[in-house]
Amino acid sequence: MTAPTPVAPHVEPAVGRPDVTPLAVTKGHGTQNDFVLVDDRSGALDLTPALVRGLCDRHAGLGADGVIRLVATARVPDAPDAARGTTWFMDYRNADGSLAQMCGNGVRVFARYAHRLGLWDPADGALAVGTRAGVRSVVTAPALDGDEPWFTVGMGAVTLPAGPGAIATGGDVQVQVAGLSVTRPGLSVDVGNPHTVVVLAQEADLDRVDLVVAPVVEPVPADGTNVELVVPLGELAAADGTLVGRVRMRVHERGVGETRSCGTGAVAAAAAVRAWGGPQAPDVWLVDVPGGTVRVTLHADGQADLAGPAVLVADAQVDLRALAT
Ligand SMILES: N[C@@H](CCC[C@H](N)C(=O)O)C(=O)O
Repeated sequence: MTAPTPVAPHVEPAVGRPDVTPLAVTKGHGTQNDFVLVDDRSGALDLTPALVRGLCDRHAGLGADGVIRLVATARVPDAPDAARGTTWFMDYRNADGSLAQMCGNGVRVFARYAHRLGLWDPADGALAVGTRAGVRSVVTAPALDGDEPWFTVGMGAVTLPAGPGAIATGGDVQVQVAGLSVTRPGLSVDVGNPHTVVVLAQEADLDRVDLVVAPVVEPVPADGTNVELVVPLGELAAADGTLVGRVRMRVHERGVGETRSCGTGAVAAAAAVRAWGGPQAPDVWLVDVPGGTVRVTLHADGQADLAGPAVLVADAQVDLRALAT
């Protein structure tokens, strides 16, 4: 008996149909914090919250934690004055369609995308990226391990609550996390976007928490917050003698839910753990997240660098009519 000839499913091609203009996108990620990238240099795309939600939908769309629109800064009417000197702007949206000021993993992926598009050559120097939190500069960096290139981002100023009180008591807010029996103190950290860092003593606690449920922060932050749960893992001296700290982190992102990494969150976590550790604490931190490891360097002037990989996975043409919007 011969096997039946397989019948190919009927797939209506969007590309080439005169009534549909497909949207060309690229999928990428930084330590598995994943994004849909759109090349909209001219600023022609109307990136509505519904379109963002449709693209990020993991069942009816491409699936992502957020959308990154690469657009000429001159074409962004609401770009902050601080970003006006840049050529390219990272218009970042969370998966729920909301705007976010910054995305640390996203900036690295943006830089790799700009390189792929021929808009940036690392040999010419740093790429200055306009964001809603100001300018972020990106250079290539040696990888911690593996074959993927790394990128280092100048993340700007990291701001902790003023005065020693909040740090001495563990935090300036209280955080209730599903899976933990008691409310914990959390430290508010601004990395251009808002974060609340909670330290846990044991990795078992970190494994136990349910971050599908948004942690409850009191008092409620006016603009919401990303919440990072961290467990310090210790310190060791690198080959060059630098003291390097290591923390494990999970994160619940504002406008998304639990993600496998958050670059600004890693910076916030490192800054909080160093503040809790006192003057002897390291300036360099490896932050282990479910999607990999990033490196944070905290400078004496309050600025921070974030280094990590950036991966472009696929190019696609999206039939906008098929999205659940
Ligand atoms: N994943 C990003 C942060 C994205 C924005 C965040 N959800 C917010 O609303 O502030 C990162 O890598 O920093």
